[in-house]
Amino acid sequence: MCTGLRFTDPEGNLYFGRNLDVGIDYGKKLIITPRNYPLPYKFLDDSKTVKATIGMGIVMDDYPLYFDCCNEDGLCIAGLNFPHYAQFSDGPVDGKTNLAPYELMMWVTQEFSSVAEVKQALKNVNLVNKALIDSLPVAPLHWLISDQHEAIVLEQSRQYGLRVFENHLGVLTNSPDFAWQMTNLCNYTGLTPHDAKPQTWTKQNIIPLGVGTGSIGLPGDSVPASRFVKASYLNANYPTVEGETANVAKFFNILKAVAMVKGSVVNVKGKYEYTVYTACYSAKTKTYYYNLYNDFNLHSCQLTDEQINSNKLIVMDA
Ligand SMILES: C[C@H](CCC(=O)NCCS(=O)(=O)O)[C@H]1CC[C@H]2[C@@H]3[C@H](O)C[C@@H]4C[C@H](O)CC[C@]4(C)[C@H]3C[C@H](O)[C@]12C
Repeated sequence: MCTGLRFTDPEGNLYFGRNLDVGIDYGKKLIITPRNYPLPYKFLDDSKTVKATIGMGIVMDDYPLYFDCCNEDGLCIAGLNFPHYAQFSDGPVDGKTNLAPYELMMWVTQEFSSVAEVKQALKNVNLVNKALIDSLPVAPLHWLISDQHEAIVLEQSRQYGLRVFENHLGVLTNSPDFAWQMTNLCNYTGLTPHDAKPQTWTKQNIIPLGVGTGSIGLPGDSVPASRFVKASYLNANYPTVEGETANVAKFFNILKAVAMVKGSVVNVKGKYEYTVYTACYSAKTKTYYYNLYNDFNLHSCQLTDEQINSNKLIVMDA
């Protein structure tokens, strides 16, 4: 399971990140791709990076395979599992901008500075079923893409092809598709942070006892639909707060509420699903914050001018 999240503070600064929930640790690293790094593409001409990018991922064949990342202009993208739905074409399609799914993150962060630009370019994109190396599986993902102004979801499925959704909630989880999650959300319009009202049923007075009666029915289980509703409800109702410390705390507090605790879910491989890390990028200070399942210290890495202008990948143990 995974949950992606974004919101802005009262000044419009973006906070973006995710829970990465899996049964194994992929050996994640904190990776900074500087400007001027030579990037091999499968379907586009090789090029040098132009925007420094920071995020979590692994490096393979000198290629940064990000799980989530943000560029120096504050454009961010996270990949979340989209099993049973994600489908990519067998080969490139003539006349399209063909990309392998693993290339999407670098294409977005290198070519663009805003979601508006990405939306325009996505009109001609086709995702091709190709991994970086043939021995790697192609991850069946969909993506949350955001800047300080807006967020979108990108999905490519057998039934609908490539679709882009406006995402006003700032939340993404897993399957089924985003349109389904939005319809399902309509079942929860009764939820309110305020206490339920007293009622009289067949002459019997019933009064709400204690706090939280307005949100009875807020899901607490781990399926993607439940995490989608819960994270959306919390993101919508969490008060706006001032300053980086309080906004980063807000981010981690919301994601903590949909995090996976070992033992609650055993996946098909017999492994405990757990929140391997939680990350939040602050676009204002260009800082990537994260904590780990067994380490609640708040780690952070701020993009420096030196890193931005280096020409080597900077790979740090997370
Ligand atoms: C498993 C991760 C997503 C976690 C998630 O959404 N879990 C939900 C489970 S469920 O739906 O609810 O069942 C995804 C996110 C990013 C993925 C990785 C990135 O795409 C980078 C490479 C891409 C390669 O093709 C495969 C390995 C890989 C290193 C991917 C492994 C794995 O699929 C990752 C780590």
